[in-house]
Amino acid sequence: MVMGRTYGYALVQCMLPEFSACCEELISRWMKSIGSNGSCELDVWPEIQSLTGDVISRTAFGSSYLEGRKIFQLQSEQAGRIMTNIRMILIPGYLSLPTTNNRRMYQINDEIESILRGIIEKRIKAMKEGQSAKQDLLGLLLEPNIGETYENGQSNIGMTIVDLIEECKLFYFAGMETTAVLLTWTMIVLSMHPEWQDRARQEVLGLFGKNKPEHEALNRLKTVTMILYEVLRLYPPSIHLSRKTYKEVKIGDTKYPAGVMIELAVLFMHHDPDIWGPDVHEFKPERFAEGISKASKNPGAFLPFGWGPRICIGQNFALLEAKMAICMILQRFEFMLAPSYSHAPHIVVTLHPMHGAKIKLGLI
Ligand code: HEM
Repeated sequence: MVMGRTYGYALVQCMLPEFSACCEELISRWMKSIGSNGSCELDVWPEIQSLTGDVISRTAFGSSYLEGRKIFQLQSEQAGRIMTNIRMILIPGYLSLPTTNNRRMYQINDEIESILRGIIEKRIKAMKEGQSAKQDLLGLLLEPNIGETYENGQSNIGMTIVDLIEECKLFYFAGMETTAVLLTWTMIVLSMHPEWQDRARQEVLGLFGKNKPEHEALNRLKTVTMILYEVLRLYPPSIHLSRKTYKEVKIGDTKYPAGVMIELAVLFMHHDPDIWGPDVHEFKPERFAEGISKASKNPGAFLPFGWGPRICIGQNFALLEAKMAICMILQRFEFMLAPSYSHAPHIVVTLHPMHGAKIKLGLI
């Protein structure tokens, strides 16, 4: 990845104004939904998906929310269709069959690529006409290449338009769903545990009052950070990690030849009583009071962002975005589960709430 292994703090800090602008839009939408009785009921799952999609659009591609919105709608549909096909895709050649689902999947892919191509080409043109590179993902990807020719879709230093499209697709997919999942489960869990909601709100109001959260103070949030870690433990957005052996390896007593796909079941590890203790299924943010390494018997057992050379490059970005959003929500609203809420985590590539997240919001 061009910019190094993770989005560094300095870069993420530059993106803070974008995070808070997107959160303000969400808050003002919710404020408008509040009725004369001072409360309203809404499904926060699609709302939060829009928020995180908006954040990715603005910070990663500098495009407007509307330009990017179509991409994440299409990617959500694609995720559902991948799940429909999940067993069949193991049959060699299955994806080439002209089934209705396969045809729609190819169509979605083409649509996403064409939107991204439009955004990229518009930016290349603007940069060639002398506009300075923006400090967003696309600007960072394009900057080293822009002096080179893109006329055949290829720059001298090797990044083609197709490479750029693939990077952008990955960022939309990796950055939007996962963070939406984290924020949605956080709202659900804090609705189930009002005592933790109160503790988090006290911390937030103590640090920021009703003012916009600042970067330095966001890094000092202790209770909110413990809550986010505990939500990531109980409801990891990516429930497993995949690796392929490139040479023979021995894990435990078993030898695996080269070319074997290995799945690490993160969800099971996060719910293993031998690692976390007999209260493993309970929501107890205090287990993270002294940091991740002291939270369990095995410091390597907490893997929401993966591990090793392929670890999530967006983890700083995601945690800061989640902190900003949850702080701004806590500053304005108290919330509880709506009577129609039904708890059913299920997998659509990431760990979704199957029936959404119906929540009753009240002004504080
Ligand atoms: C709560 C939010 C997030 C979670 C739980 C999450 C989780 C993960 C996981 C488990 C991986 C695979 C790591 C491995 O195989 O070891 C990954 C990879 C990745 N993530 Fe995230 N992610 C989140 C947010 C983001 C955001 C906001 C971005 C971008 C801004 C992002 C960009 C990426 C990219 C590009 C990769 C691929 C890295 C590679 O293969 O080298 N992620 N993420």
